[in-house]
Amino acid sequence: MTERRPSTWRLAGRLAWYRPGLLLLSLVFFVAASSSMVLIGWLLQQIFTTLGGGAAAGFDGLGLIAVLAAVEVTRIAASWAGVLRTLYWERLRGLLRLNLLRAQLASGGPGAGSLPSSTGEAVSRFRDDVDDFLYLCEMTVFVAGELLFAVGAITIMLSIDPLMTIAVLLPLAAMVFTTRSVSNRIRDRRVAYRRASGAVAGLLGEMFGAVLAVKTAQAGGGILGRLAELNERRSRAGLRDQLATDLLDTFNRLTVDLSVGLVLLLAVPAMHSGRFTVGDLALFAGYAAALVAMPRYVGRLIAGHRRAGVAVDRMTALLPAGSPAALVTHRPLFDAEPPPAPYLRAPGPLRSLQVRGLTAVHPGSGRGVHDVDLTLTAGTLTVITGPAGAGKTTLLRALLGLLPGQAGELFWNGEPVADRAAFLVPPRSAYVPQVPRLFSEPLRDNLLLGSEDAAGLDGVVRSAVFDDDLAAMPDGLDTAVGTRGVRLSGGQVQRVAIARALVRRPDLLVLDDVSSAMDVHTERQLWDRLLTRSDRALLVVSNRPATIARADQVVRLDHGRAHPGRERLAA
Ligand SMILES: Nc1ncnc2c1ncn2[C@@H]1O[C@H](COP(=O)(O)OP(=O)(O)OP(=O)(O)O)[C@@H](O)[C@H]1O
Repeated sequence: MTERRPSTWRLAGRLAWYRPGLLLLSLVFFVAASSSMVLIGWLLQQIFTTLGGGAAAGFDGLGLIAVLAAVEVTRIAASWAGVLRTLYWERLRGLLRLNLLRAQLASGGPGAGSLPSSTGEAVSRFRDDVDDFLYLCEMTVFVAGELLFAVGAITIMLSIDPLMTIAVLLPLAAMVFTTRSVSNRIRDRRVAYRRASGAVAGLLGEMFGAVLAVKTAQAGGGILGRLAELNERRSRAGLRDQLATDLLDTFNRLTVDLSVGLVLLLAVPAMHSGRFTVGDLALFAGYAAALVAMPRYVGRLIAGHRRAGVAVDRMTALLPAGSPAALVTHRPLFDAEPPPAPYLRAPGPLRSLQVRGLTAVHPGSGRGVHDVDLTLTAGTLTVITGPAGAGKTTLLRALLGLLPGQAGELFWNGEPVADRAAFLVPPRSAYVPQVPRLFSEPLRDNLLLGSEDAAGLDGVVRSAVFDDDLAAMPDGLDTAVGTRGVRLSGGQVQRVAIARALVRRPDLLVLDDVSSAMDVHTERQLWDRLLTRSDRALLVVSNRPATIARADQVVRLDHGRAHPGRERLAA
């Protein structure tokens, strides 16, 4: 049985309590603004009573007007306290996004298949669903202030004329009832709209990521057609979503007019009979004008609650291992301590790295690697080989902690490693994936990636067999590599990525099939230069005979199981 998720209200309450001080201050300002409205209505009544020759409560006409002006100024000042609210909401927004991001990082991110859909679609969840959920918190605090005003105003109105008060309130009650009954439809339309928006964002992201594939397959027309189709669906869904909210708003406005009309109708005979004064009418008109907005606010709150429920479900899908409560877990937005220095060298240079019983299975497919044992020694080359889909990449990523593994232990020089992802980083380890990505920045920045250690660049460029290429580039290290490195050949991108890894001077260099786009001569040079150091272990995925021939150890993977052995040639 699936666990029931905490209610949307509960989650919103937990989130709102993230900064209790700021929340209470916001509430104080809302209450100040709304109670000043009650005061303004009462002052209006007193002014009109005085003007009509009646006795007012202790002030003359001018005195009352001065008090009214003062209260109005206070009210305006209170509403300017919005700056404070912005501070508060930005913190809540930050916390939600931080929790989503942490969950994604912990589960291995998109590479581990932890997204429910495309990355573009996930970005829309980070942006729009976070805002939908925050809207509920914001609306709740706002409506709480308005409700306080309503209670004060209704109490005063009831003490003046109960019948007239009911005439004001009845249509408003009808509004709340109607809003409640259509709220399910509002939720469904919001779900449909978010889904349609996500599909457009997702396709756009994938289109940009696969521009070359689209061009070479001459599939531009087809893709654009699909985009137009999804866009059309989104605009229809958006229209329906907006229409539902707007119709409700219009109905609410009409009800408000009805309410004011009723008061006027009832006021005429009451004033004739003398039990209702001009001052009373001013008070009722003032309060009714403010009260009529109430049901609209309550309506928006109810609709907002529906939308927030959808947002919670969509955000929860980004928490592969977490419950919705993890969305609103309180934690500091900024780490108190600076992150540990990445270039810390401990606990001693690599002599050996042992992997015992490593098991990592992709939840989506049930495929992966099972019970793999491996020992890497400094100064040696270990090659992982095996057919497509055997689990080679999965093994590397699980070993480095980039995928959540189900079992397995790691020992660095015999010492157990508790947190692989945190431990196997430069300068202990560097990883070059199967399809390395470069930034649209000059070569130098791509190599350094923020490191200030530029002294050894010539050496690493040579080790990665990129020295001749670089010498042929008129701008040298200042060469712009184009968007994601498109101005370089596939083999050049691979070698730049290797050089980038070497800049970090890793003890363990992990390369996933990085010689696939190199000619035999370049590949041989690469191993010649990389294998000169006795203090570095190389772990390489490859099926190339030239690479396997250089290996000190070959591990053949088949259906996720390792078969160690010294193989000179790939099968
Ligand atoms: N994110 C994922 N979600 C679900 N299944 C996955 C995921 N990534 C890989 N797999 C599956 O796990 C198995 C191992 O994949 P892996 O990429 O490790 O194979 P490989 O040996 O590196 O293949 P290749 O030589 O083609 O790169 C495959 O069957 C693949 O379909």
